[in-house]
Amino acid sequence: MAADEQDRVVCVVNPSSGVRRGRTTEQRIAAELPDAQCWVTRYPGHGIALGRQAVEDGYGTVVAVGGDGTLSEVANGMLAAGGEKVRLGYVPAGTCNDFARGRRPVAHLGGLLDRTRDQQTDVGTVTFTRPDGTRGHRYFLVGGTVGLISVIGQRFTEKTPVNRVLKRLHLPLAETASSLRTLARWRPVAVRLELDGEPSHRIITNLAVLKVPYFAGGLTFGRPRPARAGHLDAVRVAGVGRVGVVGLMWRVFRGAAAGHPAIHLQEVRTVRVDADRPLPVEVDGEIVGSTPAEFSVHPSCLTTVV
Ligand SMILES: Nc1ncnc2c1ncn2[C@@H]1O[C@H](COP(=O)(O)OP(=O)(O)OP(=O)(O)O)[C@@H](O)[C@H]1O
Repeated sequence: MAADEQDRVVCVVNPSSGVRRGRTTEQRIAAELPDAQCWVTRYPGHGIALGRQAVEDGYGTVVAVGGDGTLSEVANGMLAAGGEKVRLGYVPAGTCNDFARGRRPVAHLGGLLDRTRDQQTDVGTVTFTRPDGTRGHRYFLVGGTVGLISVIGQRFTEKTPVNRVLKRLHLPLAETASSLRTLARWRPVAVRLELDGEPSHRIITNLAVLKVPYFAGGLTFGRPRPARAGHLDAVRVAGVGRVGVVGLMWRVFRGAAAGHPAIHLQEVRTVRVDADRPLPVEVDGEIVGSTPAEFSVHPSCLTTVV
């Protein structure tokens, strides 16, 4: 790559990320990264196409501006185009921003060009079944879930009239309604689980496979640090009744989940999960498909800067 290509920067901005974000982030980019190109995503999934385009056009730094979903899409496009050597910057401007938690985002966006801030980052990879029955593949930077959290996520994304109205009225209200409707009918699920190839049959409430300690906007299962390099945290929440789930969610929301007897955390390299009735698979905040799903990790695959 020529020196001037290394210095070329493009920002991929999701205007729909976050809650009532206004245009402040775009204004910051114009003021603090005046030489950067600015591309705007126009539809869900567009970040993948733009991440790929940025690598093909020879940009040295691609800055994802939005939430974890936007970061994930841009990373997927870059990696699909063989852009492991291209730097991936991130400006957290979404709702949850779990990838950026625990890191100190730059005070001035020009800091994203400072190569001393670069970090080699593990990238998770997951395979799953697409709605058309074919197998799909995604890279992830935050994590994935199968079980209660992914079912709530699926209900939230359903394009029903009730959801449409609630989302227009108040986004957190729509999220709460999806959670309550799911919980009202929730039963623990039987899954076949393989952690590092070790098979077991489990009744679970939820399985999370995490690259960072946070999910759903700063919630944790009580683990203060990310999994070691080359590893993933597999967090299995055992099957508990509806009252148990509410109690557990309350502990998680209070940041007091550590040590709860239903939470089992194991650092692993691979996870496979399957169920008799396919369960939705959520990855970096998006429902991508359904089980069976296999998770693994590519160590130090991407250079990120936050
Ligand atoms: N122009 C657009 N209109 C509607 N949706 C879009 C557009 N561009 C991108 N998207 C989709 O918006 C989704 C959500 O974006 P993102 O995850 O960045 O924001 P968020 O949900 O607010 O943040 P977080 O994931 O941190 O909670 C992404 O899945 C992406 O596909």
